Amino acid sequence: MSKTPKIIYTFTDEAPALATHSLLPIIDAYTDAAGIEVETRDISLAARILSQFPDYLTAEQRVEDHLAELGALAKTPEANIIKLPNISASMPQLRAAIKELQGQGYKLPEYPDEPKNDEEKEIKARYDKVKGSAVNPVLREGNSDRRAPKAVKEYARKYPHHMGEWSQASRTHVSHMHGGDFYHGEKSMTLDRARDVKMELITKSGESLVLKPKVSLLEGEIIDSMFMSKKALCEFYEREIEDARKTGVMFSLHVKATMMKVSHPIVFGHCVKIFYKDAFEKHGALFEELGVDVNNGMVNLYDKIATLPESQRDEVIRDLHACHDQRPELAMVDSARSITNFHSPSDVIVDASMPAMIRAGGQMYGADGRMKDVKAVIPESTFARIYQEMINFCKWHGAFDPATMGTVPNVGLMAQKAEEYGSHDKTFEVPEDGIANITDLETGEVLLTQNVEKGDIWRMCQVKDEPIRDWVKLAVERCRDSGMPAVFWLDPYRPHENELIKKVKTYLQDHDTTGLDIQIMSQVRAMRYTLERVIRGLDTISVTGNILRDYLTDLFPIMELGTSAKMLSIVPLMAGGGMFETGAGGSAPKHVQQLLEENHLRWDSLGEFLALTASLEHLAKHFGNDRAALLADALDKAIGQFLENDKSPSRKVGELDNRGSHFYLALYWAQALATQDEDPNLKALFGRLAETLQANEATILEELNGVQGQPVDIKGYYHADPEVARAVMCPSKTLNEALALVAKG
Ligand SMILES: NC(=O)C1=CN([C@@H]2O[C@H](COP(=O)(O)OP(=O)(O)OC[C@H]3O[C@@H](n4cnc5c(N)ncnc54)[C@H](OP(=O)(O)O)[C@@H]3O)[C@@H](O)[C@H]2O)C=CC1
Ligand SMILES: O=C(O)CCC(=O)C(=O)O
Ligand SMILES: [Mg+2]
Repeated sequence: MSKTPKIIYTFTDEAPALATHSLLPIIDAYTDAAGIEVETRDISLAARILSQFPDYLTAEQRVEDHLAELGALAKTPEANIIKLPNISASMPQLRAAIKELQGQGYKLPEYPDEPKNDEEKEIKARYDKVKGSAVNPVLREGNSDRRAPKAVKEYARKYPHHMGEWSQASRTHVSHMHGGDFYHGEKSMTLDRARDVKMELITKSGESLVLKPKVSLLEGEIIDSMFMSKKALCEFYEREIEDARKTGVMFSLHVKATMMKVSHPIVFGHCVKIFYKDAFEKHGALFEELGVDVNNGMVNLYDKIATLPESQRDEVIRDLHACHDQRPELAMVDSARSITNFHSPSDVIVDASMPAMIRAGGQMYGADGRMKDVKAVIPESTFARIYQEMINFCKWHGAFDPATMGTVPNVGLMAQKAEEYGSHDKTFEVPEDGIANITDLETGEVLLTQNVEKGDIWRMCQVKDEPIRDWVKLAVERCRDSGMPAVFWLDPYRPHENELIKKVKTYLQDHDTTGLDIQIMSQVRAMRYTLERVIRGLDTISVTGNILRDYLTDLFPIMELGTSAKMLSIVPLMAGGGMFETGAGGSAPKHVQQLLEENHLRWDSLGEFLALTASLEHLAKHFGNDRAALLADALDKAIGQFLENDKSPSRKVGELDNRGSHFYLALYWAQALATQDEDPNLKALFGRLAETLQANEATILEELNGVQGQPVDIKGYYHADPEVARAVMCPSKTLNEALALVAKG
């Protein structure tokens, strides 16, 4: 038997980081007793920033680059990583984190918006490495398998969450571009051989501006060249804003500025500038001088004008407010605090925000705090249409019923920075009109060409052949193991997807698909087909590219389970290791707000429980570790009981929260270990613990719930004091002492 590798548990941000302070002592106690090593690595935004600037910090302040370490580990068969959601930082988040760290005595440099010299360029490059979706693409060295385990689905059926009502008269709809978006002009090809290429813009005067000097491509790789026309985008926004005003429906913009960290902030910024067109025309020179950049949200504008003399600032604010008279009502992120949809590009992230709106019966909050119908603007047509299809369906059939609806797991292509994940360093705002070419460096052959105009967003995406083969294999495996039909959501009219379809058809032949139902359908048909089955209680695997992997794994779980946090989310790493993500959602900033205000954390750690089970099973299966198998089996039983007894956290202060839910998991896990007979030592040890926990249930709950109702200060948001946060998250002396006894054996 080879030595069992360690489980690496990631420390991340916001709500999952808080939950970790409470859950990890439990995990440590149980795994230590079984001789399984669990170590943490800090990949929080704060740690990632600090790791980039050792030369600015004292020796005590320096931190290792844990993300780089895990990125390398993910490429080895020993990898066993439990990955919690982390902040994919927008600019406002990055700035806030830098400011907080500086306030704590870390002498980090300012973020240079417009670097003036080489030193500033270098600082900006280091910060930009940390920005946006900078963790997931590095760790996801495999494709994605996300599903609701049977017990979780049964729980959702037994305790269905609330769904808003849908009316056929709802005016809610999705608006997307019908031309000039990435879909429209996309060109794609599969490489006949390995090549080095460059991305260059040939200007009207014939000059070649090299935007990306070298991209090395492998044989069989698919590359795409696509652009979003600035003119078409701005006309689209103007038309839709006006349509919303005329028809009296609320306006809401949904993009993914975190994952598409270069293109979508620009897409976001154009919308803000058009909405506030009059104010931008009047104060354009001033905004330029101040360095206002609304790609980073209105919060950037408000920050910048804060430095102006009061009278001038008031005039700008008056003019901004005056724009609202000519414009439709804006959807709110937080109406009590007057935070609109335009405040920050990371406040409304399409994967989570669209399902939340659909779950609420097609409504979002308006400025008066009331729910209203909405025009959801999602410029990119490929992906927008799936939401419109679901909305059509809900208008026709009414809201989904979580007690009866089928399930839609996903097999998603994402390995090795597939598709949009790898496009960040190949995305450019075109500096002048010209021809955008992807050119073979050696032969000078132009592989893909586009006519572009100044301000267009031009990008190249790529997906390697090996990840595609692996994705097809995973789809076939899931189809066979689950007995569900699988649908590849691929549109033959989209050039990139047409290339994928050819490969899918070829690689399907490598597998025995006898008796399996595997189809390929364009997105809208796939959605319709899947939904027709969903309402009949039938299950269908969606097999998708990277963006739909992201969108569908929030969309369906949020309808089925109320949240995507309850998903089993496995990344079978291509090198043989495993990464186990904790659900399919994010780091839930609103939960932190509640904890700080009333010391109640509504974060549900079910995703962590499931990931830990899968991680232990991986150790058992691949390294023959019997104690890991035993722990996994007991944990699986404990989760079943946890769901059966409905011990998920409540949303209401004073009731069971995240910490209390962890207590119940610990109790059930100990009980399950106490009832097995394979390992007498563990049986005895956990038998004693189970008795102690059971006997002290009321005291522990009182200690956990009794602290609620008061604000707490954890001395930081992005970089809280770990000792203080741990004390807040572990307030039960009785539970802490019981766990400490396990450590003593
Ligand atoms: N894998 C990753 O690393 C991911 C990271 N992110 C990051 O997460 C941050 C927040 O993104 P956002 O778009 O708000 O999406 P989230 O999924 O974090 O949050 C949206 C809402 O979903 C519900 N929710 C999410 N997780 C849980 C949970 N474990 N238990 C209970 N409810 C949950 C909450 O609803 P309610 O408030 O009603 O309780 C929450 O407010 C961003 O910084 C983003 O970059 C986002 C997605 C994935
Ligand atoms: O990487 C990111 O920015 C977010 C990823 C995400 O939302 C997901 O994996 O579901
Ligand atoms: Mg997502």
